[in-house]
Amino acid sequence: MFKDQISKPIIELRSISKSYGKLAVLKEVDLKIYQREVTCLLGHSGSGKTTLMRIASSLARPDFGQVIKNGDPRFAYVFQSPRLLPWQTAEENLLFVQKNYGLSKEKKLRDLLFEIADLAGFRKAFPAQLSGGMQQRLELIRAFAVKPDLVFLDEPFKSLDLQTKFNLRQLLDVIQQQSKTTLFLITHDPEAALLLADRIYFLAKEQGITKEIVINIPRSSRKISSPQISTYLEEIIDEFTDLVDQTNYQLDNLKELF
Ligand SMILES: Nc1ncnc2c1ncn2[C@@H]1O[C@H](COP(=O)(O)OP(=O)(O)OP(=O)(O)O)[C@@H](O)[C@H]1O
Repeated sequence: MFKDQISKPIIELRSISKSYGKLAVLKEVDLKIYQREVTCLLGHSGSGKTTLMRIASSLARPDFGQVIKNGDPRFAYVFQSPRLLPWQTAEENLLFVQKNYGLSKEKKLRDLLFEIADLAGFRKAFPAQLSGGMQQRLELIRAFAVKPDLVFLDEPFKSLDLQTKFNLRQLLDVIQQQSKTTLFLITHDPEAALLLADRIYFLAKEQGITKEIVINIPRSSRKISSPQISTYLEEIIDEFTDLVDQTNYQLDNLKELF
């Protein structure tokens, strides 16, 4: 594909397998994260998405398989609940991570990030003085404050109300469009994946990647109601439905018990 030719993988996972004791979670998973792309990972609960992300980002090791990195990329993380330092102000939280990379003099970057996230008036506030949505926005800009090559986001929109989710998704979109930072996003939300992703992978427990969708529509002109996006949405729903079908026998057992 043309896109694949101009962009090269920043991370490539080859035949990754991982078990926890007797529980085989990942089985021969192949996946590529391309530079400057937004890659989304979808899959049912317990399919091993977080495990795969931890392996891709070197937080965990696979039992078998290879993780091939292009150079020495700088990683940043965004988790579903903010992991801010409660005893530091919003600005100190950014400074803290910047210091690790000798970036504490990057005030202009901090100014811009606070501005974009609509948090300019809260730089001196402590996390407990911010709402949940504001904390999540702070967590997001903290990841970008270190000028990362790749940001791993593990369900950053989970447990957020609709408006907050929408704002956060837009914020992520704006920062990524401007910085062209590579993103790897785990989400349960097909709508978020369709509006943000260049590439979507489906992970099924013990089956590896069962589907890969490349979305060749510019992000700025995507609308969830447009016919092209609806077609992709149908593909996603079909994939999820297949996964649910596999559990039907359990439902039959349940019926017998009632
Ligand atoms: N450290 C661990 N020790 C033992 N089992 C684990 C560990 N981490 C994950 N598991 C198990 O591995 C399986 C996959 O977990 P993982 O969190 O990777 O899935 P997931 O797709 O991210 O799930 P969800 O969407 O529900 O967050 C689960 O059955 C989980 O209980």
